[in-house]
Amino acid sequence: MTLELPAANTIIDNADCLHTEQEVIAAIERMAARITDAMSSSNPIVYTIMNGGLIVSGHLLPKLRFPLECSYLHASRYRHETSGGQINWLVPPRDDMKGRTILIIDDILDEGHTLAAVIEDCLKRGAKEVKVAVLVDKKHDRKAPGVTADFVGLEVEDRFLFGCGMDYQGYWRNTLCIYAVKGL
Ligand SMILES: O=P(O)(O)OC[C@H]1O[C@H](OP(=O)(O)OP(=O)(O)O)[C@H](O)[C@@H]1O
Ligand code: HPA
Repeated sequence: MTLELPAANTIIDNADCLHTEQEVIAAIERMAARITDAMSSSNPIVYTIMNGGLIVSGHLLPKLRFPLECSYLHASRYRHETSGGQINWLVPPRDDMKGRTILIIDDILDEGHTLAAVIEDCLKRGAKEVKVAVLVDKKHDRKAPGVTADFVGLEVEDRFLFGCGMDYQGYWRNTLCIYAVKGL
């Protein structure tokens, strides 16, 4: 979906900044330290969930100073809506996961259906264990049962967010600040 420039600019001009660039960078640094403590001897395959995980991974991966392999998958269920639907596996995982530790990186744990499906898929493919790192955990009581993240950067209120990988109507993934859409 392509917006006219004034409409795309209005989104960010009217949005509320919930976390500044400095806060996001500090959160990613804390996550990196915790992941390094817990996983530096696990020789993991680190999967970025596209598209949302792109910015978090770009900042987090260089701070993980231990041996790992990088990969990506694309599972999507929001398209350009503000509520999620069926999961679309646009790019499934391609690596041999048998007996491996997997670390999933994503921008947001919202209702958790995306992560539930990704974790289940990794385990079906033979992964030994699956750990999850998300920049944002949205606080509400609509989570899929049993879905939690092992490493969380920030807990954020129950509003529709964008920035740092998260999009609103396909736009504004390309900021480090985390915003909430005006009125949502
Ligand atoms: O916890 P959930 O409620 O399942 O939502 C979280 C997922 O939703 C977003 O992806 P989206 O479906 O928007 O795909 P995209 O990143 O390709 O836009 C986000 O990047 C997470 O992967
Ligand atoms: O709040 C959100 N913003 C953007 N993408 C999302 N995917 C799940 N929740 C969100």
